[in-house]
Amino acid sequence: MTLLLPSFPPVTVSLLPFQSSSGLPEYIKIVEVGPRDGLQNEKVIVPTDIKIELINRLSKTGLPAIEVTSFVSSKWVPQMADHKEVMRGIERHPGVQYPVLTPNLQGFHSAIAAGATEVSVFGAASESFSKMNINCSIEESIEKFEEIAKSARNMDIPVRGYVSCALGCPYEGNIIPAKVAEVSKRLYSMGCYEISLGDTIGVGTPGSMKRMLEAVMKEIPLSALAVHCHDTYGQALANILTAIQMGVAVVDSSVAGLGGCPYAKGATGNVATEDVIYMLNGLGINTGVNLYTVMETGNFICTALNKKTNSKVAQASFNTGTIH
Ligand SMILES: CC(C)(COP(=O)([O-])OP(=O)([O-])OC[C@H]1O[C@@H](n2cnc3c(N)ncnc32)[C@H](O)[C@@H]1OP(=O)([O-])[O-])[C@@H](O)C(=O)NCCC(=O)NCCSC(=O)C[C@@](C)(O)CC(=O)[O-]
Repeated sequence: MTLLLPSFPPVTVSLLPFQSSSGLPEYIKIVEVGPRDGLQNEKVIVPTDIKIELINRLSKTGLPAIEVTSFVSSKWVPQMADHKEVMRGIERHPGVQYPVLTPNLQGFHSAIAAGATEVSVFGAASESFSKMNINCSIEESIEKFEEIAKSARNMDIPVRGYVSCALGCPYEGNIIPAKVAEVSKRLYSMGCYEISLGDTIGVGTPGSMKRMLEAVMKEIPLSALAVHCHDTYGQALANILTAIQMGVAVVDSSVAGLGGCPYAKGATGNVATEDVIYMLNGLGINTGVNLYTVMETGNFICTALNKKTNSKVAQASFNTGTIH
């Protein structure tokens, strides 16, 4: 973007995150969502001490942000009913952010009382999904988020904003990029420091990701955007690569590719953190995260859940006994 400042020569203000000569960001921040987005969808209630151990292990991998839990109704998402105990039980590492999801003021106040120092509001670009997920329209959700943003501002609590269904909705199908841009702008305008664009059901392709980002980037600085890709159609890494080629420098992912959304039937887990790090390592992009310790953590949670990892990198490494 070029800003013309009066009585000075034209000054180009770069709103791009710091880029290398390849045109890709030099550093990508990974936001680990496994303990929340991953575990919220498990059929069997995961014991609280396993959740705490998972987060404590993730904290030692170099990840800069770990989404801990959700302060939502336990009638809606029983898997997150132990939010207070998890929030209070984890060891916090300096320099690591520990955001939690809060849909309304009630959730916000419980989160703060349990020691949360960062929250995320979660809206959608689809009316039907908003109704199914948080039982209100997009407009009503924005009013609730504004109340959270106001209280958070008074308490110096950073707020992140999600826009679900950015590339498609389980109830409405296609979602137009202009709607994603509109909801993103409203969240950004109320003070969300970052907008995470969710391909909730993993139907996006590099083509739809590009069109959606082009629309959103007209409204919001690139440095305030993140992508959150589920891998239902096997497109997540390609979609993330498209986003980082466009300058996005924050990527959400889930250890072992755990997860899905309880209100998006059939959606599989997020892209695996291991697979994102492997790709970024190969591109020479710094994440500060140790792939090996993330794989060990993935192994820990998969053993505890008695399931196979969804990370292709972890599968290949365990099968061949090597990491490339
Ligand atoms: C939002 C509500 C609470 C509205 O639910 P509601 O029923 O409309 O709420 P209400 O205000 O009418 O209150 C009804 C009851 O809920 C309680 N309640 C009210 N608020 C809270 C709260 N914050 N925490 C705990 N309890 C709460 C409230 O106290 C009351 O309890 P009762 O008197 O019946 O015993 C409900 O719809 C809900 O909890 N939904 C869960 C949504 C959710 O967690 N979805 C999954 C996460 S979103 C996602 O995965 C997508 C994302 C973020 O990953 C990005 C992507 O992939 O796209």
